[in-house]
Amino acid sequence: MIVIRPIRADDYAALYDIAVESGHGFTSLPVNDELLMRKISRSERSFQKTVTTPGDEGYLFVLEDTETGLVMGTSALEAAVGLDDAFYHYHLGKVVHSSRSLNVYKTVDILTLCNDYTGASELCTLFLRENCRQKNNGKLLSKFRFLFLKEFSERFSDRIIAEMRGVSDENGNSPFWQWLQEHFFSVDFPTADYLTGIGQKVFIAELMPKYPIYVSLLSKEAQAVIGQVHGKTRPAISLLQSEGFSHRGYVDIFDAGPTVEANLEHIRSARDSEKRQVRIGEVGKGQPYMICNTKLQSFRATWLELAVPEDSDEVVLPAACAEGLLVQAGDWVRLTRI
Ligand SMILES: CC(C)(COP(=O)(O)OP(=O)(O)OC[C@H]1O[C@@H](n2cnc3c(N)ncnc32)[C@H](O)[C@@H]1OP(=O)(O)O)[C@@H](O)C(=O)NCCC(=O)NCCSC(=O)CCC(=O)O
Repeated sequence: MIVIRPIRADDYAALYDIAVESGHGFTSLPVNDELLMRKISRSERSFQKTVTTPGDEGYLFVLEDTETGLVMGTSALEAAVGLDDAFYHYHLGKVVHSSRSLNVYKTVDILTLCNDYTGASELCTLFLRENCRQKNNGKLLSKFRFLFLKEFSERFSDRIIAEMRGVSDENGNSPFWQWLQEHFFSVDFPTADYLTGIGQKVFIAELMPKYPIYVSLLSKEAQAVIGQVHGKTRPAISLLQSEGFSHRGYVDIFDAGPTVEANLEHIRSARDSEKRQVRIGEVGKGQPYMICNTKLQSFRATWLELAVPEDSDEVVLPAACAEGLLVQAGDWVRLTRI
């Protein structure tokens, strides 16, 4: 059975392999032993913590094939970004240069450094190993987080964001960063990205251009990638767009990848999910659903085909599925169509 569960200390080797596989530009999983171990222990502490308002919690999950024990991928939620170090974006806006007397009217795009997403909750660290990218695995790994957000909403902000990986080549070079590097930094993109991933972000505040940048002054290559995602990240953004996420002009300060956002109440899988009580039995032909238990530390989620009658508060689960979800007859689960 395919199951989502909180990460544990003994997943370290798998997490390291995933950090290596995910490659350049995947900021949240740098190849660094100490940092990866810290990520696991921080997540374990977050699941144990009593929380009434979102703070410095980070919840890291893995997708596991329970028959083989293979960890197939990761995904995560940050409770609130930018509360103990600044969380930067560029916002793509417009200024108008106009002169009535000369009959000139020009709209110019500008990038302005900001901390507008401070306090938002963040979806991050979504990575499914290449040979596991089949059936509904990727969808489950991205979208079960909306069931978790809805079930434990007191632990998160109403505003949910995701920073999508921007354009870089196979050597990790980003055309946007190339321009910044030439004019403001002497650090290459993989190094800057790595330093951010391990939490050493002071250099951003020290060296980043503080005044708005006229987009037309950037190189053509840099202009072309503003708000564009990395080719490998198209499925990830497509999954979020299908849930109602949209791009409001905020881009990453390193690779100019788009940040997308949605309010929890408008996210399809959270909004349409419902709670039902478990009955164990045989399941007839049905539709694909994702389903989770309502436990925090023993959180489990999966997807399967279910027949879910409208006029009932119950859902019938096969015994093996109930076992995988750590639920028994009479327990509550949350589910929605996947
Ligand atoms: C994102 C996942 C997990 C998705 O898994 P799969 O590729 O198996 O998913 P899938 O079901 O085949 O595709 C998901 C949806 O994307 C569509 N799709 C596939 N390829 C596409 C393309 N080139 N352009 C546009 N849409 C595309 C599919 O039709 C499907 O939509 P329909 O259902 O409509 O048919 C994986 O691709 C992956 O690990 N990618 C590499 C890592 C990565 O870039 N991660 C994101 C970093 S950014 C991040 O982590 C923050 C964001 C976050 O955490 O969510």
